[in-house]
Amino acid sequence: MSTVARIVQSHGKAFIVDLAGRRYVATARRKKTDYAVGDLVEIVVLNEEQAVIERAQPRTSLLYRSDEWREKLIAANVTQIAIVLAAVPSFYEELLSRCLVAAEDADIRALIVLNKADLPETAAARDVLAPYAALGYPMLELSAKTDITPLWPWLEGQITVFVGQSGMGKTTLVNGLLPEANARTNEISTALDSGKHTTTHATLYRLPNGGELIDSPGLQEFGMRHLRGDRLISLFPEMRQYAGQCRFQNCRHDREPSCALISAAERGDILPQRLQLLRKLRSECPN
Ligand SMILES: Nc1nc2c(ncn2[C@@H]2O[C@H](COP(=O)(O)OP(=O)(O)OP(=O)(O)O)[C@@H](O)[C@H]2O)c(=O)[nH]1
Ligand SMILES: [Zn+2]
Repeated sequence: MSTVARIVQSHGKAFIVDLAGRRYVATARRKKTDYAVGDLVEIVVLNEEQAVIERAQPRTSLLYRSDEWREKLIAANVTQIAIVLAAVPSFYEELLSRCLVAAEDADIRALIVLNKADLPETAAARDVLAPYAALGYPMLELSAKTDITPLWPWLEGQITVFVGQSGMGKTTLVNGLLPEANARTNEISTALDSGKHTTTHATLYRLPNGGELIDSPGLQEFGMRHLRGDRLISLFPEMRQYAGQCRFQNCRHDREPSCALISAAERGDILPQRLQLLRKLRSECPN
């Protein structure tokens, strides 16, 4: 008989599932079935420690990356993505934009967290980010090292996945949000990771003030080949209004005459680097 559990940790092929507070190491019944942290899955419990995943229940959202070779699920059923940035080391603006596009595609909220606000370099980062805040994406400055409390109201009642490049301070932030708890999860994960050099898992935690947090592995690239080319423009809030306004219906917004997006960029109504990303995504998408 199967019963519904929640995936709270992913190690690629093995998962930790939570069933009413009990944790099991679970693997998929069939090969090639992909599950993500946050998934509700039907499982069959084998013994005190192990279970088998039969299938996932329908998801309210799914974040994933894809390149030419494979798809990689990031998190399922989240309501929000928190993109952790810092002025030092410098962040990739394009990666931020890709996360925002992914949020639009998954129909979830996006929150930009500018960490290390104590550093003087933060002023310049704030300027780079201002246009994104102007697009309507909430932006929060804080210093994970000193005070994470500004984040609490944003996390309440949300299932938030934290993403960030290495070095942005995501670990410091997540540790600040989580008190001692979660030791058990970590014990199991240490056992599952033994023999590997790096831990590449994502983990879901319950927050003391309500809400849940998924810590994901550091993000360096965010391929989105799964996006449909004709849908791309709808994933850029500032460009939506120009949909269908180019002279050519199949405009690539590249060098075509009377392109509504090129005109908008020339007027300064859209950021050139956002238009550049739209083109790039379009050229990456096979469909
Ligand atoms: N000045 C300052 N430094 C911070 C802050 N938060 C984190 N750091 C530092 O930034 C560095 C990276 O922090 P981590 O929390 O390890 O960063 P991460 O994003 O998890 O990076 P990886 O562990 O490489 O994935 C560490 O040296 C932290 O001490 C902050 O608010 N202010
Ligand atoms: Zn165009």
